[in-house]
Amino acid sequence: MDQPTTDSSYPPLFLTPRSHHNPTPKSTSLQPGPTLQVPLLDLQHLHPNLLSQSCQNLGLFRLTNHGVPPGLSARLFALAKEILSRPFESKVAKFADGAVKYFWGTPAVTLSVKDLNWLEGLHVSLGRLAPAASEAQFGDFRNLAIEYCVHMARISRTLFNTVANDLNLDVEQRAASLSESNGIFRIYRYPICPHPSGYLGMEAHTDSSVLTILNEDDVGGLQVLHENAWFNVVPVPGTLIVNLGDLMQVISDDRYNSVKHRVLANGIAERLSLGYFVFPQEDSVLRSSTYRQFTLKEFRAQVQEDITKTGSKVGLKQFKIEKPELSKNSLKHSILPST
Ligand SMILES: O=C(O)CCC(=O)C(=O)O
Ligand SMILES: [Fe+2]
Repeated sequence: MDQPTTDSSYPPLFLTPRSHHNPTPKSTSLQPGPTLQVPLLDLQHLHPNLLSQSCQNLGLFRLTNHGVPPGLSARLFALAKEILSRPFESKVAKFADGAVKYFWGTPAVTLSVKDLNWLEGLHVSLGRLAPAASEAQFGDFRNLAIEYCVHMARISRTLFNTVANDLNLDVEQRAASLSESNGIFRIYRYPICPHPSGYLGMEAHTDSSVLTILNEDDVGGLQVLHENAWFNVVPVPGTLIVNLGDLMQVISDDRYNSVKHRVLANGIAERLSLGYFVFPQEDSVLRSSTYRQFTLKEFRAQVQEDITKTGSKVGLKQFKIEKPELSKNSLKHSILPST
């Protein structure tokens, strides 16, 4: 007989014995996949061509020499572990509202997605965290999150300026496309899952951001969809993973790729990760020749509406300009009459 997990910090639904879970098997592709060769970029000697190629091919790369002090990451991971190990009810009560929100079972924070995601975390709206949030409520976490996110903003800006050259963005587009003060920071815990083949830690998705910077512990589980197959991204201590989001795909007129990724559930070990997501300002208009003009506010509203209606994010398809297909007749007309 299966033993229930007894960790009182876990959301109650994650504690039920294995035999009480009856999930639909996700797919055979949940078998551990092959390892992805992730391009490695050195932030201090950033190679614009390599960056451009990584953005076009995979939409994801690994960053070394990024300047985030190892001690800062270590302190943040330790604090994230400590906070998320508190009793479930106290997390619900303490982070119910405001700049820092507790969520579990869904990466969408405010809305239920179709399937239960085997994760929990804190969602931090950076613009609201500093300086209004009270010291007493967030204490060290607030200070560490701010210190860490200053580094994330610096890294995003450096990467963005380099790709902006590659994309020939004008001054107006550069200003409209990135607003560090509108960033989001999240800490994730992927609890031990009694039925890992039936669940995902985080379902397959593309990020809505311009850029996302991930910092993970050594457990692993992140996978990336490449050429229709899922590949493992193996953790490398001291490095960061950067992936492009939907809005970068728009800004680049589809030259760059907002990469689909997911996190596997794990039956043996918990996993912790830190995610930083950078966006434009809510009302900045994004212009592109392949998508109709829209603002981040409109994009978010569409994503929420799609999740409410279908349980999943539809994403950029909703904004794509349909190119009229050439009809058979128009094709005929384009063929020169034979002489
Ligand atoms: O935890 C991770 O490694 C991935 C998280 C992720 O994909 C996201 O937050 O969008
Ligand atoms: Fe993601």
